[in-house]
Amino acid sequence: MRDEASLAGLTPVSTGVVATLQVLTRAIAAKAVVEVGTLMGASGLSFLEAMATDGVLTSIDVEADNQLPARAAFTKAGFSSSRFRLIAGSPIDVMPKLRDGAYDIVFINGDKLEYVEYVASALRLLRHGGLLIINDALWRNLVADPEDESDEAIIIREALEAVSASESYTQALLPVGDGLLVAVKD
Ligand SMILES: C[S@@+](CC[C@H](N)C(=O)[O-])C[C@H]1O[C@@H](n2cnc3c(N)ncnc32)[C@H](O)[C@@H]1O
Repeated sequence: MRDEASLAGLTPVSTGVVATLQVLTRAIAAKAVVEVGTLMGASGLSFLEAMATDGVLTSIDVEADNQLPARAAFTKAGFSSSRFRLIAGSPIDVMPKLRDGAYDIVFINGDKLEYVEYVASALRLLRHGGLLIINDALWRNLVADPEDESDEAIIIREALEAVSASESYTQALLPVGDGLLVAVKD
């Protein structure tokens, strides 16, 4: 049975996702990561641990309070504040203000109802060879169920279709957590 936080989508990424993020971060020697959805800092820590010592994480969350646990976790793990930038604000407003083509990874783990907008911004932010990573791409197996017409499933489908339809990406859907879409910007 899922608790309230889980039902609301307010849970940290799973251990399988943590491991996969670390593998991908190391594989491309990422130094600049944008994350949408800060919360406990589980995914954020994955990036900080796997990046080079001069790598910087930019993590955006609409709720400033939902960044407090992450800030505490990063500090406790020994990361200096120069290694992470926590931005409180709507990702839809903040992402367009970040620098074009300057990021190795954009990781999407925010409000499912905004995934389409996040995907649109990610294409601009990523450098060539950078990775778009979408968490919860199968969202409780509802995305693949044609009979499910929940808002979340419909919007995640649209976001995945936008990636598929784009000639800018080569992608793979990994059976990790609730589904992890990984797409490299060609
Ligand atoms: C799943 S949590 C992020 C987990 C984080 N990446 C981690 O590993 O600890 C999603 C974040 O997106 C933000 N958010 C904004 N709108 C949301 C919504 N409608 N549902 C779920 N999360 C939402 C929340 O503030 C929350 O911090």
